[in-house]
Amino acid sequence: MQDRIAIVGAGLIGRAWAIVFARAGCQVRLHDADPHALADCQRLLLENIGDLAGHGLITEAPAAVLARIKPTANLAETLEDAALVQENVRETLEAKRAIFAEMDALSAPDAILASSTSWLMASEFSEGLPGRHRVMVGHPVNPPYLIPLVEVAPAPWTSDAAVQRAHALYRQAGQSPVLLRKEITGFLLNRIQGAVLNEALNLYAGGYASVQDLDKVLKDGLGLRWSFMGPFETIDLNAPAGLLDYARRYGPTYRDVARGQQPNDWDDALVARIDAERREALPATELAARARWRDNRLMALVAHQRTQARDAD
Ligand SMILES: NC(=O)C1=CN([C@@H]2O[C@H](COP(=O)(O)OP(=O)(O)OC[C@H]3O[C@@H](n4cnc5c(N)ncnc54)[C@H](O)[C@@H]3O)[C@@H](O)[C@H]2O)C=CC1
Ligand SMILES: O=C(O)[C@@H](O)C(=O)[C@H](O)[C@@H](O)CO
Repeated sequence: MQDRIAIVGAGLIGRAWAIVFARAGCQVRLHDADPHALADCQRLLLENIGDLAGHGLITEAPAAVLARIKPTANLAETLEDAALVQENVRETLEAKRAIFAEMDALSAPDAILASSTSWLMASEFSEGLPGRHRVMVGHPVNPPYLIPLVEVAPAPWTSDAAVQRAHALYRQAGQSPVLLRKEITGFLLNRIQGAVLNEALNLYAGGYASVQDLDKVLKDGLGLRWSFMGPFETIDLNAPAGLLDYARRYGPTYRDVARGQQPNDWDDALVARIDAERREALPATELAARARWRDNRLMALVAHQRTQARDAD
């Protein structure tokens, strides 16, 4: 890829996006309003890029990939000639509205403006913009240099051409874009993730299982199948005659169980009890090291899946 990419917000996700596009060959400008965030990013980027190279997930020398990422404190310089601007500032509607107004005014008219927002809809932060036809959500999953899904969620006024252009850029960078046909808060992944978390909170609150055992249900159960199949393909293979057969066998029970499932308030006392069990398992001082352990486990999984895919070809 020869496109120039602008990354606005050099935090956890912005830095990860910079790796995605630099790995694909793009010249990347990485901007942050906080000088400390910019000062830290070279070290943090090299750590992640070095780990990826260690797993064979980057074929170039880490320094060559890092050289394509230019941190800059100047927003206008960041946006100059960018084909795609990927926004990653804090998750508030006010912050999104403010930064998109700046980006719309400063970027080239044909640049795609995409937000990494986890929950907000593009129509909430782009309505009044002159260039709103090129604004959308491009929601990644942490970390996007390992988990390729990108949820492309256009506003009603986003042009089809802009959506197709964004889809192509994400694909060329090695991502796996999906398209939201209609806007909805939280898009697809966080709503599904939220449904799972909601039931886990309710089961914990009801005293049915510990935090550790509820985590095992995904780690040693559902997550294994879901690491290479989705929920519909999974159930399609769980009954002799496929999904319809599965629905006939188990649909009524899922329906009855669903009737008993309630939203969870995520109240402070419940979350504090869950956090206490997590802190007993992992002191807060070890969170960063454990996140790096997570990334390395994901790298090994992704490397293995790529080897299997190559062997299958
Ligand atoms: N953390 C995660 O797992 C994921 C986060 N996201 C979304 O990505 C966005 C960023 O999240 P994180 O990277 O986790 O946050 P973060 O707090 O690590 O990084 C945000 C960065 O934006 C900078 N910033 C804030 N306002 C700015 C401005 N006006 N101009 C330039 N820089 C500014 C901050 O200095 C900070 O470095 C949020 O919308 C979040 O919902 C999406 C997927 C996953
Ligand atoms: O889990 C993820 O990586 C993404 O779905 C996110 O947007 C955030 O981390 C999310 O969980 C917080 O809302």
